[in-house]
Amino acid sequence: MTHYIPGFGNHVSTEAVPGALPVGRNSPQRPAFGLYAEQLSGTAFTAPRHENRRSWLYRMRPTAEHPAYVRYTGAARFAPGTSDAALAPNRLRWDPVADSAPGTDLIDGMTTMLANRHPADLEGVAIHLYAANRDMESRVFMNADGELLFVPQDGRLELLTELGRMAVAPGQIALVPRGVRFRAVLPDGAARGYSLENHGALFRLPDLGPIGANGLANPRDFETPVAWYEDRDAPTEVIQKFMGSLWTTTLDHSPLDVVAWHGNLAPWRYDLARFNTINTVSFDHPDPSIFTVLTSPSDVPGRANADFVVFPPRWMVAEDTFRPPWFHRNVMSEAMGLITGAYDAKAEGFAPGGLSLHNLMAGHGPDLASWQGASAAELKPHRIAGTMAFMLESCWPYRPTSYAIEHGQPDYDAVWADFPKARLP
Ligand SMILES: O=C(O)Cc1cc(O)ccc1O
Ligand SMILES: [Fe+2]
Repeated sequence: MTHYIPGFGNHVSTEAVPGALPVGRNSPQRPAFGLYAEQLSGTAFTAPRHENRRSWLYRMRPTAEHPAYVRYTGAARFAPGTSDAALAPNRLRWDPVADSAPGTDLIDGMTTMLANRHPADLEGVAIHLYAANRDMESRVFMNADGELLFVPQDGRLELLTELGRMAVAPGQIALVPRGVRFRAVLPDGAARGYSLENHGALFRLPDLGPIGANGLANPRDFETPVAWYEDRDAPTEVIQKFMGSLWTTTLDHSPLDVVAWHGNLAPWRYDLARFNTINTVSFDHPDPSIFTVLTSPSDVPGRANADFVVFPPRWMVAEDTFRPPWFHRNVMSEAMGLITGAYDAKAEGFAPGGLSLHNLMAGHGPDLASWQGASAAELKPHRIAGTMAFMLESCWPYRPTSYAIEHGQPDYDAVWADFPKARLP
């Protein structure tokens, strides 16, 4: 049983071996037991205090001790880059990716679908789908290109990170900060889901404005694992994603050897069932920003580099209202996934594990069947149950990878065909 520390962005102190964590200083002349002190930054040294995120790690060997990285040639569909060709304004949708070949771990089982900035810009996001059926045993992964938000859709993940172990089931999400090495084991033998990569400002909880001091995702429901380490002197491959390419090197030991750490840059998990959903009790369908779990701001106030938004089970009670999402054209770009159930704007074709893309100014909204149903429905209080969709909304238009372009559903536009014309008096 792993233990977790509740709270978002807290300053945590944790040690797996009593006495491993220095008291009163970060870098003593001789850390306990011959451990090595290492600072891991998530923000610039000079970031304002309320933004500043870093942790101090006390490890059995320094990270600096490693051979040169060479290009990794596995994981052909992971981080291939997107083309510079003209980006079509078309709406796109994808079925879940096919099962991976037996023996595929989380890293080799990644398929990058969408990306919208180069990692070197330190802005933008990428969306990967994973389908894995093998534990990472003697290798670990590290993403220098951004933090990774895991959204399991089928099968649990156990993420063994440098800073502790997290069990993550579908319905929960988990974040691994930029640079933190980890390996994933699959308690159910196989796992599928989404991995959302954020190159930009670190995900944080949104401001609540007039909602007040409580609501949406509450900080106490985020859980950070306590320190944990493995003392393993055996060859361990480190695969690193750096500036959009994959690289590999091999150590003679596991780098998951952090015995103690303190700081406020740390992995966490969160159960989406804890999301305090707020919605209208009068009329109209509010903007989906009421469902924001996490936001990564851009340099423009109010315009997110990325918002992670969920569409949870909820009561729909609005009077004289078309209750599902309205027709709209958005200056932001919308990528959506589905964890379970059905999404109220799409009657068919948007399956759990699937993905859709509506880039900026693409007209979209309810498909014909959802529009017909909601236009005719009796407006009793109605509970939307057993569903969890999510959106990664970004100010940067998404580019599909060539795999994504080749594997889209053939005629997504048809879901908006044949709407009856309005009849004027
Ligand atoms: O397009 C979508 O399905 C996502 C979405 C949902 C909603 O409730 C309002 C706007 C919006 O973009
Ligand atoms: Fe939308």
